[in-house]
Amino acid sequence: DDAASDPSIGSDTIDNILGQNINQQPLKNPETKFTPDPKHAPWTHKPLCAKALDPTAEGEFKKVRKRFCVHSFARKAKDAHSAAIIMPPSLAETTSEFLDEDPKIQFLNDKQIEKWNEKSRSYEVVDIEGKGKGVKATRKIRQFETFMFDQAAIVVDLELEGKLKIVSKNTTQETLIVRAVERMNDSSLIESLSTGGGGKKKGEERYWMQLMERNAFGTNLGEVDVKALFPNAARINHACNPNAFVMFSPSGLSIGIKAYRDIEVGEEITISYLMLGMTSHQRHANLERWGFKCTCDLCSSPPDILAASDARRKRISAAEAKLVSHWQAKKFGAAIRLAEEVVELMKVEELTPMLTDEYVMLAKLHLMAGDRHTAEEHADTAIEILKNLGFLGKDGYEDDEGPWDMERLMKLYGDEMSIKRNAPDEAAS
Ligand SMILES: C[S@@+](CC[C@H](N)C(=O)[O-])C[C@H]1O[C@@H](n2cnc3c(N)ncnc32)[C@H](O)[C@@H]1O
Repeated sequence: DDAASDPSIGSDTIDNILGQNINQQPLKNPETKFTPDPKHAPWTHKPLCAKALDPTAEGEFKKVRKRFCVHSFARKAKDAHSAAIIMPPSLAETTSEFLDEDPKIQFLNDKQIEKWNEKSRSYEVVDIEGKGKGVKATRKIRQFETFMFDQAAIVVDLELEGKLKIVSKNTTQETLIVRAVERMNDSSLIESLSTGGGGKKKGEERYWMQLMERNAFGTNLGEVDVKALFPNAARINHACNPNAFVMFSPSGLSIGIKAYRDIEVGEEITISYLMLGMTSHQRHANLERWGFKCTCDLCSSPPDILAASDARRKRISAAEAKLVSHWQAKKFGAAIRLAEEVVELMKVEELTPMLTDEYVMLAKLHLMAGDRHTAEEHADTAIEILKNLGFLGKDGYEDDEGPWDMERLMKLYGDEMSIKRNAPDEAAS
């Protein structure tokens, strides 16, 4: 695609601009604040580029270099923060038409938008003991309400963290992020984010990489896996049994934060940084990336209660493999009993989003066993949960394709048995 041989019209190689290792430089050098230039539209600045290659490539592929550029974007809406897309130019181009999408329109229906006004704001960022800052509810938030919106501020193509290595002189992924932040007219929003207690301090090597790691969500824009920083949502702390979750718009560039349950005034708003359903040991290991020891209600419950929760979670994941083998052996009765047990375990563990897949499974199993009536009941339960969580669109049941029923649900889930879980933030991989 964006091989080095491409003419790089309208872009600068970062080498040409940098004479030194800027990791050590303070940010906000006023000289690096360029005046937006319409000739680079839709971007505000000439894209800044670096070249990367795959060090494991063989033969002629060794020479293939891909260009990754910082594409800066100023959003039009008042109060909307600016964005930087660090991707190959052709991919960045495809995001530009969505960068100005109104996040509210992505998640609220017409009636809800009409009722929405700034007074609807339901949260504030405050200091939370032992966690740095966090977000608390300033009014009662109703179960399943979408109460917070955000737009991506920095998006980094994960190829840069995977197999590709930047080979442009004096340039690292860190450099690209620094440049991205510098070009924002509201860079303070990003600069004020936290790397956590004991995290790197400004000026330290890889400070900005750590800031991204501790604050950004892993997600995808179409086919491209990215890390995306949503600066307002980045203030929300983790809980293993959270009261809220993140939903992405179809473009991946907007998010809505939705409540799993009622949240009272003064209550801290939390999301899970992890896939749901992990045992305490897995959670502990996976949270290392964020540099804190989890003291959420679940992790700090008495040993016997924690052990019982872990046992249920182990049983739930073990059941997945067993269900597959029952299914393959056409042992539908055994599979149904197992799936019913899993449903009960998930209810105790409050793993609501995971329940939908289990009910879909039960619907399929009953269909296979020839009991259409029971299958439809389970399908209805799955649809109800999916609708409440907002996974069936803004209006729930009704849309252009008509009401949701079992047939449509089965199509959505594919004909194959899918054990794919609906964790809202596979985000925090
Ligand atoms: C995405 S930020 C959340 C907002 C952050 N507390 C702040 O002050 O901006 C992630 C960081 O918050 C802290 N954090 C998040 N959840 C926590 C929790 N349950 N307990 C302690 N610290 C937590 C950790 O330092 C983590 O690296």
